[in-house]
Amino acid sequence: MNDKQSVQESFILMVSCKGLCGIVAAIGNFLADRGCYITSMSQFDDVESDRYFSRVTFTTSAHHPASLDELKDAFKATAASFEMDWDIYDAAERPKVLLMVSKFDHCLQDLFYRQKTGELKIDITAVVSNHEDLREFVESNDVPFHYLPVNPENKAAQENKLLEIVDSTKSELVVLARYMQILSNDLCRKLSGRAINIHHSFLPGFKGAKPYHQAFDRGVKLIGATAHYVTADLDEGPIIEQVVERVDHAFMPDDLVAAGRDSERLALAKAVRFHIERRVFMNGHRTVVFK
Ligand SMILES: Nc1nc2c(c(=O)[nH]1)N[C@@H](CN(C=O)c1ccc(C(=O)N[C@@H](CCC(=O)O)C(=O)O)cc1)CN2
Repeated sequence: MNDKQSVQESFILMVSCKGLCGIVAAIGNFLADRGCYITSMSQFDDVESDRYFSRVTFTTSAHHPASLDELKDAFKATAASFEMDWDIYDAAERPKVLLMVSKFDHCLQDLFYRQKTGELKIDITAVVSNHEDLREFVESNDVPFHYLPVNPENKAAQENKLLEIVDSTKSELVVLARYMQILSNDLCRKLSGRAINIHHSFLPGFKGAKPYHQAFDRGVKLIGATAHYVTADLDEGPIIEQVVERVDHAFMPDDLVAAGRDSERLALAKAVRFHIERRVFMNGHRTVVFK
């Protein structure tokens, strides 16, 4: 019997697999047999892809203490019986996140602020930039700043240096917080599912580096921002979060840029939070997000 009062640790189980009868019972029995208490359970059955997705948060108890490794080892058999893609995470862990930026600082500063206030429970391991503009801000926050200017001749070498920094800092997530260089196909493959970009338009909409000018020319009444996983197809990655804002005829391009900053900050911060709280599943070229 799990005594909720003597809670040990909190964990998050993520599961995706072919939709089959008995999945929920199998997960429930696995946890109950170990005296674990389910604190939340979200699930989605995608009939189109015949994929089942579930996020379960649970606690262990003092009567049945279990480490993350013990739980993962024990779950292997259940997972194999349903050919699950799965993982279990310690809910108290602070994921290591590397940030990338070019010149625009609003998203970067917002992430630093949310980390500082405790809203975003991450460790910012480093900032990589192709410009020096934000070195002072980053270093004033005691975070390493890596200046990696990119041109067609040195792009591959600079991307290798980026990967070395990702590996040496044990960063599990890379966030492109208005990083304005296109990552190569090879780098996108190596960062698949762990690189999030903020695109400064409401996709599908205005792709590329200057969406606000396109929005002005088109005379839109709504603008927005899209946070998505980075893929080799520019601005086509699976969408995690979008934010929109109403505008009108009086907005000039610079007004749209200014209005768009809020949407970008919010969309990116929410997408990063959803990812590190293990709420986002890849589902083909789409995502399932348990909010
Ligand atoms: N492989 C990918 N790399 C990047 C993506 C992506 O979706 N896949 N998103 C961009 C961010 N971005 C829009 O959100 C974007 C950035 C830059 C450009 C662009 O045309 N850049 C020019 C150079 C511009 C400059 O130096 O200021 C270029 O690279 O030739 C388009 C879209 C981040 N990377």
